[in-house]
Amino acid sequence: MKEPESPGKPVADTGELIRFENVTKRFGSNTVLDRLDFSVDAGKHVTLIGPSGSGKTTILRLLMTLTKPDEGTITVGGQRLFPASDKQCREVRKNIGMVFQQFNLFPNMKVLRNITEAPVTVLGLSKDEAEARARELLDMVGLADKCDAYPTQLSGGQQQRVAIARALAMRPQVLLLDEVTSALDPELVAGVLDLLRDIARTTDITMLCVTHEMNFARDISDQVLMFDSGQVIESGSPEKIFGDPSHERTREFLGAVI
Ligand SMILES: Nc1ncnc2c1ncn2[C@@H]1O[C@H](COP(=O)(O)OP(=O)(O)OP(=O)(O)O)[C@@H](O)[C@H]1O
Repeated sequence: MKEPESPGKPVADTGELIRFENVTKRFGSNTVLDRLDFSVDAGKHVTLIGPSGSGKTTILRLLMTLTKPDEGTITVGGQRLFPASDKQCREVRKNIGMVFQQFNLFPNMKVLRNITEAPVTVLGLSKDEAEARARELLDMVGLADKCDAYPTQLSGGQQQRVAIARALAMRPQVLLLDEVTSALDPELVAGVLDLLRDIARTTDITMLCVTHEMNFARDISDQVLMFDSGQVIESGSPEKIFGDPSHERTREFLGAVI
């Protein structure tokens, strides 16, 4: 794989980039996040773990403004995402890219257009600039020859590589990864995880990752956050969380998944 030309925006320092303060999110009577507080420093790779339904995906969806909290404050780079005007939300959102479990590519667009669409429409890049950027990223993810393919002509692993290239094409400061290998055939998982390991190693992008791939989490994470009952119940280095967890719930969870 070619080394990417730093898709993440340069980060001035390694201070705090993302902050959730007292965030509560309910779906009807189900309180999914309960006065949640946590922060992520710029350039760090943070993995969210916890039982099914503990709200991990909801946290990523809040950052993508796909859903709104009921209470609390979310800031990214010192700018409020909530509460904030729609205009401010859109500005903050430009710095955040997400890769979904189900790829979510535009089926009616060729691969190249899938990647150039947002840089042209959202960032205002010229078609030529966006295409040059897209080709560089396709080269990086090993799909330089697939510019003219439609997503349905690609394997799941290839589609997920395109989705990763599409997220990076916006040169976001933050990359959100939501169980990105869960929908892949087992033989395709390792290739996608290796690509993400390379991105984590060679760029300064901040990563927030929900995964059930604990070896991957151990490899890439600077910090692991364990969620339960709508809160972070334990956080620490992967060595600490996977090797010597303090909380009984963390031990139970890891005992069940590893
Ligand atoms: N749009 C929605 N409407 C109603 N309930 C929802 C909605 N989205 C999520 N939930 C509920 O919120 C809770 C948290 O869901 P979320 O997907 O964030 O959990 P998770 O920790 O990512 O789980 P998993 O590991 O299984 O993916 C679950 O109980 C889920 O059913």
